[in-house]
Amino acid sequence: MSAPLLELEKATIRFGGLTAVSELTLSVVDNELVGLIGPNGAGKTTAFNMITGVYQPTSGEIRFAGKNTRGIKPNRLAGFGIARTFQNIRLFSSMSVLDNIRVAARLHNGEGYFSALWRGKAWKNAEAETERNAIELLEIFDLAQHRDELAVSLPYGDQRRLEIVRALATRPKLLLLDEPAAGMNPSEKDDLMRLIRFVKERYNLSVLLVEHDMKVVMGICQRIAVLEYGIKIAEGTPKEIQCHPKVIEAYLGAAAV
Ligand SMILES: Nc1ncnc2c1ncn2[C@@H]1O[C@H](COP(=O)(O)OP(=O)(O)OP(=O)(O)O)[C@@H](O)[C@H]1O
Repeated sequence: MSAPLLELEKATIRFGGLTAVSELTLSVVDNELVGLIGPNGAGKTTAFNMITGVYQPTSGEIRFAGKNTRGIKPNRLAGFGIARTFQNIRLFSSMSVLDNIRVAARLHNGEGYFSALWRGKAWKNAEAETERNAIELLEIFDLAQHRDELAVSLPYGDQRRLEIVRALATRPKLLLLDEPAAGMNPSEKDDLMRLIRFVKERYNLSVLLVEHDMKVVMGICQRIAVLEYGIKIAEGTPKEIQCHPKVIEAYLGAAAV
């Protein structure tokens, strides 16, 4: 097995008296798709917020590509290759679909004010590359025909997929997906599963997926970690997780047996 791209070692975060994530040890290797599941309030989004630098762990360590991320700001971590989507859609609603992607890619490229003003050859090359990349992603996600429409005018499922496209436009190594199937209908969910698998291979991504839909999680994850009250209670393959007594008791319920 290759060295982990992402490693959490006893990562803990406390908010006042509440330990939202407690001594979480978890790793994701190159090109691996790992699920992070658990009941509401278990600490999944908080774990994402620690990985992306939004929160600093109270104790423990998080490493990305072997480097301790402590104290590194979210925008710099994004530059190192960590991208995420959010539980609640956060598109620029008054921008077109294509502009949403362009903005994300430009921020990632670190385009400065003067280079944008000057618009030299390097700027033009980077711009053309951004455009090609954005259009390829829109085609993969079947959104190319909507490229000039306002993001807000897209149906809900398309907006969710656009969020993933926007994250991918930053050319990440690690993609964190926070409930990407929320609110999707069954055929959109099937499509989403196919797309996540496809882009993982196409761009050689590692993916950490938070998702409540068990069909999606069990269908695409290679490995799954389960949180309850901030504590990892189980980790294993989808098959192992489905029949893990602690997981059934805490989360999946009798229906899963
Ligand atoms: N900034 C904060 N300040 C105080 N408490 C917080 C903060 N962020 C999260 N929490 C608390 O940490 C716990 C874990 O929340 P978190 O949102 O990570 O859960 P989750 O597993 O993502 O839940 P869900 O599935 O409902 O999204 C909750 O009790 C939450 O209220």
